[in-house]
Amino acid sequence: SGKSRPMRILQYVQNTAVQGDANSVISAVDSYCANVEWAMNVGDKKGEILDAVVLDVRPRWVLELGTYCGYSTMRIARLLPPGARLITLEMNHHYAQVAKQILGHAGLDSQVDLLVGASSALIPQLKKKFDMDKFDLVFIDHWKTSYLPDTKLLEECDLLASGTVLLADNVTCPGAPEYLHYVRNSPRYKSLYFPSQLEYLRVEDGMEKSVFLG
Ligand SMILES: Cn1ncc2cc([C@H](O)c3cccc(CNC(=O)c4cc(-c5ccc(F)cc5)cc(O)c4O)c3)ccc21
Ligand SMILES: [Mg+2]
Repeated sequence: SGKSRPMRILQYVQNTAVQGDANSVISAVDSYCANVEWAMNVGDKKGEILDAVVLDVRPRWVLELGTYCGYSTMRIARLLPPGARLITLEMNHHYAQVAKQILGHAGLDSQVDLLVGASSALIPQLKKKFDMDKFDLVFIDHWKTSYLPDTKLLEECDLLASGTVLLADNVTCPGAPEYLHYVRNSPRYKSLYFPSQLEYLRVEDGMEKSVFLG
């Protein structure tokens, strides 16, 4: 039942996870996608790397590119200090609708602003819309061919400060070769690769952490 994979994930969460308990919602998504049907969540292995980066940065302003069902949105939001905000951009209306409901079940919707639209159209509006200046952390997990153009757009919109951390999913599988070449060769970034595995599978993947140097 459930017309789409995101809908089936939402139904499983609503039927098994404890309302208001973000960790039980995260575990429910992971057990569904590990045992019933695969889905492109960052997953529990790479999720632990994401958690460690969020705890290290202690960000006030976070941007996420690609919400999907809100799995990484929850992992980030549950670790934010009070008063911090997570802005997540999703261009697929159905994904956004499901993510909103999953975030609601986890009790995390107050820390999160989910915007529906293409990153390239929304990024230039963020400073004014949220009366903010720079992001402390950017989690990149949308179309792999958009990673590099959107990173350049963030630079052009003056949304990166010296010390801002970019964390990119899937730099090995499916891969983001142009992005990797840029952040590893540009003098404006200090980049480091975190080897891991593709969500729910024994396939190599990894995340790239790149600090903007200003
Ligand atoms: C412009 N813009 N602005 C906002 C925005 C939001 C979206 C959507 O959220 C969206 C839709 C479809 C695909 C993605 C990218 N994700 C992936 O493609 C991916 C694949 C795999 C994988 C790995 C192995 C396989 F065999 C198959 C798929 C593993 C992963 O973790 C992924 O993240 C993101 C798209 C463009 C957007
Ligand atoms: Mg991904």
